[in-house]
Amino acid sequence: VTAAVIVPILTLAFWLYAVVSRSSSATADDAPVHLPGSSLSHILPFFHRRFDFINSGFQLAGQAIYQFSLLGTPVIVLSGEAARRDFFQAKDLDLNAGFKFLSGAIPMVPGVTSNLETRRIALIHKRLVASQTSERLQRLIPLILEDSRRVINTWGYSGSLDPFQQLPELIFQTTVRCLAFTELADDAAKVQRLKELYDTLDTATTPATVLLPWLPGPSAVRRLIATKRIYDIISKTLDERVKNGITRDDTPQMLIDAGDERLVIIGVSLLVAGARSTGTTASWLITFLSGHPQWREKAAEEVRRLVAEHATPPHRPSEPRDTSTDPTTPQEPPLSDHRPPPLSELHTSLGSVPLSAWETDTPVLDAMIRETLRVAEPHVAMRQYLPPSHLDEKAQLHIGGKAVPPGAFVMYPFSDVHLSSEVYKNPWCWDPARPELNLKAPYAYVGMGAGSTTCLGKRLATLELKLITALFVLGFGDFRAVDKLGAPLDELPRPNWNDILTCKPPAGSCFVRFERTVERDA
Ligand code: HEM
Repeated sequence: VTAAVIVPILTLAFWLYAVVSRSSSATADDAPVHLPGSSLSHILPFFHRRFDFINSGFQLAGQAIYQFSLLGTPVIVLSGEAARRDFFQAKDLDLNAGFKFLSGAIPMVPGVTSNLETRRIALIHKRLVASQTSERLQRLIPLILEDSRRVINTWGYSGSLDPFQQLPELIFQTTVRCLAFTELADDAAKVQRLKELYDTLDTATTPATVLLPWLPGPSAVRRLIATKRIYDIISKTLDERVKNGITRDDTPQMLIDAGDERLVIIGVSLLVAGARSTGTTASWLITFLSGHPQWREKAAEEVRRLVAEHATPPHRPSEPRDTSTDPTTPQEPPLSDHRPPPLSELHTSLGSVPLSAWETDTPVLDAMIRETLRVAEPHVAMRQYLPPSHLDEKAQLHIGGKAVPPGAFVMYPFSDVHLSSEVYKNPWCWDPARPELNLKAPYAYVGMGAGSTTCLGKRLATLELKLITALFVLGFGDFRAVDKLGAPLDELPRPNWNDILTCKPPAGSCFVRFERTVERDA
């Protein structure tokens, strides 16, 4: 008992000492300015009000680049065009080391993921890319639509939904379908259980669990238990598949077939965790559409056209008929007059639109997704500068004219460019038609990453978002942003960039009232 009390106290004392006595080494001219105030209370907002912390840091420092200290390690925060360009082009900035130290939001199991080597991460990434070939994505389209139809059916014919809860649930289901075991995706109860466990990981991530991951506080214990349960569910599914000699057409099977069986458990858990941002984007995209009926109609028109031009009969709503021989044959009504088919038929007709059309012939959906990522993706890119050991010890990286010492962490908040009023006029306004979206300025848009680090799940995430949006705009005659009493909202809530994982507005501040265009499916 004594040790259980003394060890954490000593650790905390040591940590406080390290924080307070931040490196006071001689400051070179090109070193970033230190943020005044490095006590624990100054630094804590970095974890729970990151957007405010970063912005007030710029104000306090009075410079475009500053540094603060975490556990005695320098963390450099960047802003401005030059720093942005240098950051995205720099070599030897390690994303995984940065993410692991500063975020802690991925499941870590001692001895399993805690010391994930670069080599294993690279292999998981390679398999992720392989799981998104055109052929495979094409096969996933009907599966994503069928899962979505099943989930949407549980919402009923009309009512109100919480976009920040129900859309991530829907996306979680389709993500498990696309990246995890088919057996799991087919079991709604297990999908729900997994979702709860991943949510526990998110809520149990605290400053202590990030900075002192080995300290057995209550949050750390909750994280460990949740992580263990995630691994148990996945490893049991793997064991049963291998034991029964079953083969499925899914991502884990690709790892098994390639002889990477040991990677399956880690890979699947990391990929599912990594897909959280798709849920956040879906929540905001549908929320924005629910407050911008003109864009909802533009999206609906585009999807109707897509179906008319690319879907296979008999679900082609405006298939041209040969009326030349019979002048009495009524003319097809214009596309916009077509009543969409029931959800069951709608998902079949959307499912017969080929992948190439979804990927290359949807400019309106593309602009809406891009604009949603610009305004509602609270990402802060994090890296650690790890130069190869053969480099001169004194070798330093310069970003935006400031020196970055080896071992330092570097952060680039996406808000610096995406919410800059110099780059985007009226930056908080969601406007997919804004001309700045075609900006040629370096890295003016980084929503799916930039430079050497771009999103490896981009094709899949974008496809999922388009399919779900298509189901919404054709499957619901109307959907509107309302308050908790069902009254229309005068103004949509603003994405909360301090909520670094989901960007959610205050709970209960926004719902989406919907009414299906068509009868409920069986
Ligand atoms: C709308 C959804 C998504 C968004 C907005 C998004 C955004 C991003 C961004 C901005 C980066 C670069 C991070 C940085 O530079 O710090 C990134 C990297 C990455 N994303 Fe996504 N992502 C999404 C969905 C997914 C999905 C579904 C997966 C698949 C599981 C995925 C896997 C990855 C991986 C593995 C990387 C790291 C790439 C590397 O290390 O080079 N993402 N993503």
